[in-house]
Amino acid sequence: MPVHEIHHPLIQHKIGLMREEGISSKDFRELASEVGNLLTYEATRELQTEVVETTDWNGKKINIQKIKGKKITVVPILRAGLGMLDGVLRLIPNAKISVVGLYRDEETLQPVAYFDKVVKDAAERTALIVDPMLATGGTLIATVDLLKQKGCKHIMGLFLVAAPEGLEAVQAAHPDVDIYTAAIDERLNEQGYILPGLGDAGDKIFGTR
Ligand SMILES: O=P(O)(O)OC[C@H]1O[C@H](OP(=O)(O)OP(=O)(O)O)[C@H](O)[C@@H]1O
Ligand SMILES: O=c1cc[nH]c(=O)[nH]1
Ligand SMILES: [Mg+2]
Repeated sequence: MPVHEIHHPLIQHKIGLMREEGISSKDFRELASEVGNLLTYEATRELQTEVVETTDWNGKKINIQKIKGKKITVVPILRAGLGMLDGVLRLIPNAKISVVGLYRDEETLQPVAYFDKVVKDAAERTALIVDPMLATGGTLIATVDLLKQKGCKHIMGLFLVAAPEGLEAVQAAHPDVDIYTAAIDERLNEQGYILPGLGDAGDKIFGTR
């Protein structure tokens, strides 16, 4: 599983702001979307293009590059993944969206699935999972299990912050998934929160703190 920690200065700056105490939901949401946008730029670097003939402004035949094949389904994980979604879609506006709902049980830290609506042709698309936090890795592993059951063969994930413990668990379960993250932090605390982390990303995005 290739893990890409993106060291771009804009990403580092914005993640730093997200860590500050007392950040408003408005600012947190805007930054989640902006970092989601920048991570999408990095994660789509390897997409293949093909030459397509078209007519230019002058009536001349020219060749241009277009993204090849069936393209992408973006997979936001409810709730917090919605906070990054518009930033992702600004770069790939034609992507189909496959929504998956899971929450982490506070006691057991196990993911509990409550919704999924995956596009019919998911097997022919690259799946781009979007979630701010990769903590124990349980939520991501359950999401990849589901997408593979639906036939997905190429799966990537975008995360604002990832914990080493979660990356290791995902590596063991799904070594073929590409992870893009703005930061690999130090560790999980006893409640399964990432340190230093961002706190509860869903609560900050939706104002339910
Ligand atoms: O790697 P894990 O240990 O599984 O934890 C990560 C998950 O926890 C958070 O969601 P949460 O369960 O808080 O749901 P929410 O988005 O509704 O707040 C986060 O957005 C991930 O989906
Ligand atoms: O640190 C964490 C871990 C899981 N979910 C969050 O929102 N934050
Ligand atoms: Mg939450």
